[in-house]
Amino acid sequence: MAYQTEPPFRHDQTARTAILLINLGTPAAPTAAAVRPYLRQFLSDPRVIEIPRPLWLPILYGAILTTRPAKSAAKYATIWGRDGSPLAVYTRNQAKLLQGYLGDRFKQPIRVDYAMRYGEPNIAARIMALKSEGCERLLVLPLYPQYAGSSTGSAMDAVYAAMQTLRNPPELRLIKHFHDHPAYIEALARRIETHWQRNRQGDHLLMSFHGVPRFTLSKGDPYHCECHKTARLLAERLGLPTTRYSVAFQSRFGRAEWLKPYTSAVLAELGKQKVGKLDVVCPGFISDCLETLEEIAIEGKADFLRHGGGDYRYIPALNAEPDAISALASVIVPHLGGWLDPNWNADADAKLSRERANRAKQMGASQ
Ligand SMILES: C=CC1=C(C)c2cc3[nH]c(cc4nc(cc5[nH]c(cc1n2)c(C)c5CCC(=O)O)C(CCC(=O)O)=C4C)c(C)c3C=C
Ligand SMILES: [Fe+2]
Ligand SMILES: [Fe+2]
Repeated sequence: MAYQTEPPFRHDQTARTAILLINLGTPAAPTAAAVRPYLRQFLSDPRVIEIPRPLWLPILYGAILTTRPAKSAAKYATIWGRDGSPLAVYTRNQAKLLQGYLGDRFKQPIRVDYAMRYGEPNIAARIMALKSEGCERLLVLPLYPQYAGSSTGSAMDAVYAAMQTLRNPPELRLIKHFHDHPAYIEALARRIETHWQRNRQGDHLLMSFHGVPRFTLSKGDPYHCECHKTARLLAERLGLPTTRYSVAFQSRFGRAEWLKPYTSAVLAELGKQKVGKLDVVCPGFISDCLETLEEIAIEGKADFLRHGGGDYRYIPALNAEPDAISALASVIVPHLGGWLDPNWNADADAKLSRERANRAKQMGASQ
């Protein structure tokens, strides 16, 4: 194994702590040409598709990569913003705002960056860049509140793979999930309450989570349970009885059974029941993306109305709102224990760095 050539370790530099946010990734443009390599990388991941490669790759390179890129690109085109894909824009802004929030709070070197599991910015490249900036400690936060092997597990794999190539890897900490973190539940609850204040509370609240194949649950993936725990805590916080909300799973891919009930089936059922005002929230998505803005806000609305439903109101994700940033900070900070010196003093640190640099220079000169 060839290890990376790294910048020489600098003894005159203060060791910095880095926080790396990781999200799924998104195509570079809403075109078939840009969606194809994104889907190829995504759907080649054995954490995402667990079918043995000799069976799966002919299907992927045959039916899927010849037809899906154009269909998905047309969907991306309906949600694409001036600055690009919403997922990319929100993730970039979250990192920027967290940098300000944590930097102000700790008054010591702390660096917040982000990377994408598929596409750019690449996880290994960002870890290498952080190392080059002198980051000797790395805390990774995959931006998925509920752990699934196919999302968080895969992001962790990519981090471990990057660490394995480093000669002098940073200290590493990983946040596995925050599905029941009080700050995350509170931020979601406030998002919903703000919507209720503006639009009056609906007759029913649908909480829709991204689905995963059903067999992963029997094989021990905690995702299904974590989604239900988030839903229960959120409903308790909002004071909703079980008759006033539903939990469902969206974005089914392929023909195998996925977690049930399917969001499309629940929307049809609620439509048939003639629900007048339906509020819909996607608590598993920190940022709005194709799966919320197109599948839920556009397609889901059409499904509900077609089956006789009344008013359909999609509640946006936490995105880069102030409540979201402080909630993410509350998830992050306890994991920094022992890394940030509570008595850290910028002036003393600068003096120490200067002294170290002088000493290194003198030693160099005397050799
Ligand atoms: C909760 C997080 C997610 C899990 C778990 C997850 C599992 C999963 N996804 C697919 C297939 C696709 N997902 C796609 C888009 C997509 N998925 C998530 C999150 C999770 N996926 C997000 C945030 C997005 C949106 C990305 C964006 O650019 O906005 C897509 C691509 C779009 C399309 O062609 O439909 C696919 C494909 C599988 C198979 C899976 C678990 C096995
Ligand atoms: Fe997905
Ligand atoms: Fe989808």
